[in-house]
Amino acid sequence: MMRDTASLLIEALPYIRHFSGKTIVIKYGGHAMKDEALKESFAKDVVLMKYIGIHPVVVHGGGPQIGRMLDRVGKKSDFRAGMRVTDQDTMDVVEMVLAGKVNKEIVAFINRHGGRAIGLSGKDGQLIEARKMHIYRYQGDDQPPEIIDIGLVGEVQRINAEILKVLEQSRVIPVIAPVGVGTDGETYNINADLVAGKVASALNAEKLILMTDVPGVLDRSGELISTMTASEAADLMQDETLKGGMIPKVQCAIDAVQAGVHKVAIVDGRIPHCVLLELFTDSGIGTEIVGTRTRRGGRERTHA
Ligand SMILES: Nc1ncnc2c1ncn2[C@@H]1O[C@H](COP(=O)(O)OP(=O)(O)O)[C@@H](O)[C@H]1O
Ligand SMILES: CC(=O)N[C@@H](CCC(=O)OP(=O)(O)O)C(=O)O
Repeated sequence: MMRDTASLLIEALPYIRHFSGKTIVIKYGGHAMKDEALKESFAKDVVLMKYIGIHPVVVHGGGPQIGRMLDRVGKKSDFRAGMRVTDQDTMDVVEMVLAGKVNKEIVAFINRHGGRAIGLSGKDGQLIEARKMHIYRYQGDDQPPEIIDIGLVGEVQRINAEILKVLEQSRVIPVIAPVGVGTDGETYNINADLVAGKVASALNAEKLILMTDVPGVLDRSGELISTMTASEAADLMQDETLKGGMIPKVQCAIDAVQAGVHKVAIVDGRIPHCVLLELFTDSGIGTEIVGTRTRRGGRERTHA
């Protein structure tokens, strides 16, 4: 049923009060940047949040955009456990696409809709210190795990959040590209969900919203899981209900909740205004991951 504006506003007011003065980190995924109308609704959501006293911090992806540019230069995309295998040539393309094209496009969109966004990569202000990531493949109880080299893929070692804390007190909305810097100045390609999780933890964010291209986390029969605890999420990783890009996404949600982020939501970025719908409605949208379940079964949320 179509909701009228007044009833939506009445429902939103306690949430607006609750989130005011708090930090919300939003991971804006490459798939959710598909068309102009979606980009516009995202830009309006973050501008409105800042306007009413919430501190949005945007971390963006750009996997599909990187893939298209690699195609154009004749390079194949190859993923292991949701991570793009990244040699030096791929890294050059990743940095150009993420820190150059995608970052500036989002900044321009937000500013065109009345915001004051500033784009940063992990190199700006040494924001994201990274080191090489290794992934391991289980080979049976009696064998050591196989180490798989995925090149210049990084994991976050430290977020230097001072610059973000300064920006929180201003009109500025930070927009972060997930490119990290190593101790010797190496450039690392980092999964955007992982960066968003670490940024949310470093800022003690009230909520982390991960936008994606599915309704949320789906169970084995394809049904949406509307709420789960971090330990239930860990079980889904174990029993392989989660595959591909959903693995780092849920891992980052678990890590963030364990590091003190109050709630993490995985939402459908193809729905216009999904950020506001998640924040300001009783039912929310997508899958919410919490430390402990507050109410049995339902997705009802408390304001505290
Ligand atoms: N159990 C699951 N529930 C939902 N999506 C899943 C699940 N397992 C794997 N996926 C896949 O994870 C994808 C989301 O991860 P990813 O492609 O990295 O998203 P994004 O680029 O939006 O961050 C979905 O499109 C879906 O194909
Ligand atoms: C290591 C790794 O896989 N990095 C990602 C970074 C971009 C990203 O995460 O983009 P989405 O959120 O849109 O998928 C990549 O190269 O695609």
